[in-house]
Amino acid sequence: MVPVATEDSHPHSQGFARPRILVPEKVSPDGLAMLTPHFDVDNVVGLSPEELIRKIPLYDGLIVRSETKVTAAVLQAGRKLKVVARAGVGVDNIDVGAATSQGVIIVNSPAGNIVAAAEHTVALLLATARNIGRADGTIKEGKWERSKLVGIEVGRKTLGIIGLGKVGLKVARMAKGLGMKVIAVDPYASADIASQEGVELRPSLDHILPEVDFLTIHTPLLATTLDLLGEEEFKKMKKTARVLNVARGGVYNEAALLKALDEGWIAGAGLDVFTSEPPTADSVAAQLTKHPKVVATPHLGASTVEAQENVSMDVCTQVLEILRGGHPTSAVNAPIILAEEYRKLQPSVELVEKMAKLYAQHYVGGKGGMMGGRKFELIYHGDLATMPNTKPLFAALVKGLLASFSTSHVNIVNAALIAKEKGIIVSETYASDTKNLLFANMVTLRAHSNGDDGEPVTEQVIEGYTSDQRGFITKLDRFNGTFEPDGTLIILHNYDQPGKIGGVGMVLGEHGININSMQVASLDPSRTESREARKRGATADNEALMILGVEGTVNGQVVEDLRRSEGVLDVSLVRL
Ligand SMILES: NC(=O)c1ccc[n+]([C@@H]2O[C@H](COP(=O)([O-])OP(=O)(O)OC[C@H]3O[C@@H](n4cnc5c(N)ncnc54)[C@H](O)[C@@H]3O)[C@@H](O)[C@H]2O)c1
Ligand SMILES: O=C(O)[C@H](O)COP(=O)(O)O
Repeated sequence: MVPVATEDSHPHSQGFARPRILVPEKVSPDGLAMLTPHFDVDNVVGLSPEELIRKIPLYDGLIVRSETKVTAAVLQAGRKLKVVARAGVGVDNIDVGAATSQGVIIVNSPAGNIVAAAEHTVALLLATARNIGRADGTIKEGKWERSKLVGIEVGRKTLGIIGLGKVGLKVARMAKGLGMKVIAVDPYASADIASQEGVELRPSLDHILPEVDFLTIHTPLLATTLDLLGEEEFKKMKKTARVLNVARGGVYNEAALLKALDEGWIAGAGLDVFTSEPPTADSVAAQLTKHPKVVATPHLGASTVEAQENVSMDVCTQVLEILRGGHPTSAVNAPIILAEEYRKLQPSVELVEKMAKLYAQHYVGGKGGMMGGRKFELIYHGDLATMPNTKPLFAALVKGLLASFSTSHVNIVNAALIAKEKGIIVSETYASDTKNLLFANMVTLRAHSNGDDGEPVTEQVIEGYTSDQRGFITKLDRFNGTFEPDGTLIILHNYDQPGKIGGVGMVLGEHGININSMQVASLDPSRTESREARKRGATADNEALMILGVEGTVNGQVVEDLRRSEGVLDVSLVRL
């Protein structure tokens, strides 16, 4: 146990120069032992948020797990902080934005506890299959209730995995070892890797929910995964199905999960994570932990000797590096662009990131498509084609494509590695068409997928440019029209006919949504009208895109109501 220091007694109060590191949670001593020869390490567990804010001004480094909330207030109080290290994967307990604006580097251990989390998932899978929780509880109460505890076998049963990333893939392998059939949903997963693991990738939740005997989720907690499963989804499952959560509380809507268990829509749940940890007394999370159909553990997914040694060694190595002026290996918020290139490249970096986010939400998320296996081409025109270093643009593309699906923190150091991990193939082309360019800094993003004959097919094109530090989109697939990729956009593929705008405005008005910008993009004359438009008798000259910048809450019902509007072919919601 590292001795606890207090402000007045610590040798530092006499002005020693040794940097100080605060460790307010249980972190394996193996890693800390690397630091104590060089720094003063104070392992002080159980600090309240107020005590942490009082102590942090003395420290150069902070090492946490998931319990410590590293808020903007903590960071502002930590005037000397150079690094906050997360001894684990998830950084949702850290205000990364505040740290970045304060120049504090955040590092984590992206892979140190993956095996532990996967094994804990399988432990909960078997525990829910064989009623281990209730069996242990009743026998400890002196009961012997075998007939009430008959379980099911997992062999030949179907496991559904939402999120086939590092943990999800490990769980798939273990489940295959148990003789299970494994199906998965992950817009990002590489189809090749999935098939190598004997996992069947499906396009959406609806394609797995009615079929699974067990469902496990291994996604980060993001705006796109919060409440990913609610009452509607649970009602689509078998009444004998069990659900597991060793990812983050909140990906299953907890109130809906409680109702599903009470109503018998599903048979059980194995839960390791909750929206409040520890669950507050009156919370739904607390009711779930007490539910007879639930096997619950207190966020133990990474709590093994081996995993804690891994993550501790991983982050302490990085803390040592950073406090010695070196570079970390897993920086969560390292810059995507180096200071000296900032002014010249930043507008284009922002534009490319937004083009990528627009692509991911308009062409993948919005249509339940698959991202894995697509090939992307970034074409630089004008001044960009003469830039000595376009790495920040490549990194911005990868970051934008991933933003809606993962907490992987992309920067110029790790962009190529993360792209490879996610099966994102990117080629960069430097166009020489400087002569007839309308704008100095133009970028074209092309997405290709393999046609039936195996030849690459250009599926989608997005084009944009920057001017006066602002970015503009000028082409979205087959349509030409200029708009700024900012805020919340509703993109309607429609027939450009009288009354169209009024009809859309009425639907949005009924939902209390304000339109603050509108752009109509017309079909590029060089392109043919879409198949669905031809089927409905449209001609090229009346097929259009309406791009609306809106304010207000745009939920699934709004999108559905717009989709049902006369003359609307499709609708996508994009948040940039
Ligand atoms: N309980 C624990 O102690 C514990 C331990 C380790 C990790 N975790 C948590 O597990 C989660 C997964 O960790 P990881 O390292 O495997 O992350 P990862 O980034 O490697 O994988 C996440 C996967 O989810 C996919 N995904 C994102 N949004 C999706 C959606 N809407 N539908 C389907 N798939 C989607 C991504 O494409 C990605 O493949 C993280 O939240 C992490 O914090 C918990
Ligand atoms: O995101 C993670 O790494 C896990 O949730 C582990 O969290 P812990 O370090 O608090 O066990």
